[in-house]
Amino acid sequence: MPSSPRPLEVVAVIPAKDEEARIGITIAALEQIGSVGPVIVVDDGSTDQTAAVAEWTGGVEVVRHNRNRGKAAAMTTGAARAAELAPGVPVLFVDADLESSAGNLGPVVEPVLIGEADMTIAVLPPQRGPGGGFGIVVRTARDGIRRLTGWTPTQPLSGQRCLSREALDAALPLASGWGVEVGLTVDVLRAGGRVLEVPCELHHRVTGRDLRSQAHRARQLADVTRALVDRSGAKEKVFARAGMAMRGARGLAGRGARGAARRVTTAVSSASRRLSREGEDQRP
Ligand SMILES: O=c1ccn([C@@H]2O[C@H](COP(=O)(O)OP(=O)(O)O[C@H]3O[C@H](CO)[C@@H](O)[C@H](O)[C@H]3O)[C@@H](O)[C@H]2O)c(=O)[nH]1
Ligand SMILES: O=C(O)[C@H](O)COP(=O)(O)O
Repeated sequence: MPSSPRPLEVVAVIPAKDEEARIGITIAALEQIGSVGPVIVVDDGSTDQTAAVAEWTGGVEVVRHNRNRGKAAAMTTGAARAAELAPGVPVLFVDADLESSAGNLGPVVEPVLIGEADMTIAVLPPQRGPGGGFGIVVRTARDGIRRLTGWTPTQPLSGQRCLSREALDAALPLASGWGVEVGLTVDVLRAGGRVLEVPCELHHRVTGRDLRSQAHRARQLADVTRALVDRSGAKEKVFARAGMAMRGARGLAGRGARGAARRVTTAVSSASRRLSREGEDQRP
């Protein structure tokens, strides 16, 4: 992966949705890291005072989505603004809910600044509160990344990442929604980037056990699966099978089983259209 002259600092991008209670502390904590330059908060259609609190805290640029578009879209907006503000400079993605622990992100930045890694991923210690997951999303993401790249991440969903601009550009357009981390890892590795996991003393709001939390996990699982499928060539196989089935059905129609064949053809082509629409919807 080509690299430009060594930068001295990174741009921090904070995707934030309804984080009024945490965003101020997270921003203030980032000020403790000397190598963090501009800070961009992307308010992803919050319904609370996230943007106002960020502006009031000061020292940041706030970009707003007027409706909620998901974490990956907020990261994409932040990455685009970072490229305008500080071209060629690495980007540090920081979740808004890290609060004071965001001040510990220095070790995640360092390897990218000294050219030792193209992307670093923070590995978090056991969290203060108990999580309510079953490990399904994490296992799916970890196994999928290993299958596609041969590399096994410890915490495949960790969103605290620093990327050289070249590595970030290699992963654009980002995978959508909660598939963004899996997409970043696979795309950067496939582009020949060096990915490094860095233990880091970070704490965030853990996802609990209630219904809302499990619904969040279901969305994570769907997005992670989609990011993996998009990168595995499986979709192409589905299209190829749909095409084969259509040709088979046309053959049947030629041999007289017209009604049945027409129904099969219609079903297959509408499934194929739906798949292709889904593919287009993912492109930003
Ligand atoms: O529509 C949304 C939802 C969330 N966020 C922000 O994204 C970050 C992460 O969201 P969070 O609710 O904390 O998600 P978790 O499930 O707790 O996050 C874990 O899993 C995610 C991947 O599924 C990673 O992105 C996170 O880094 C990782 O901590 C936070 O800053 C949110 O404010 C948005 O910008 N837009
Ligand atoms: O709580 C978590 O760690 C994430 O939501 C992932 O859930 P999981 O434990 O089901 O993989």
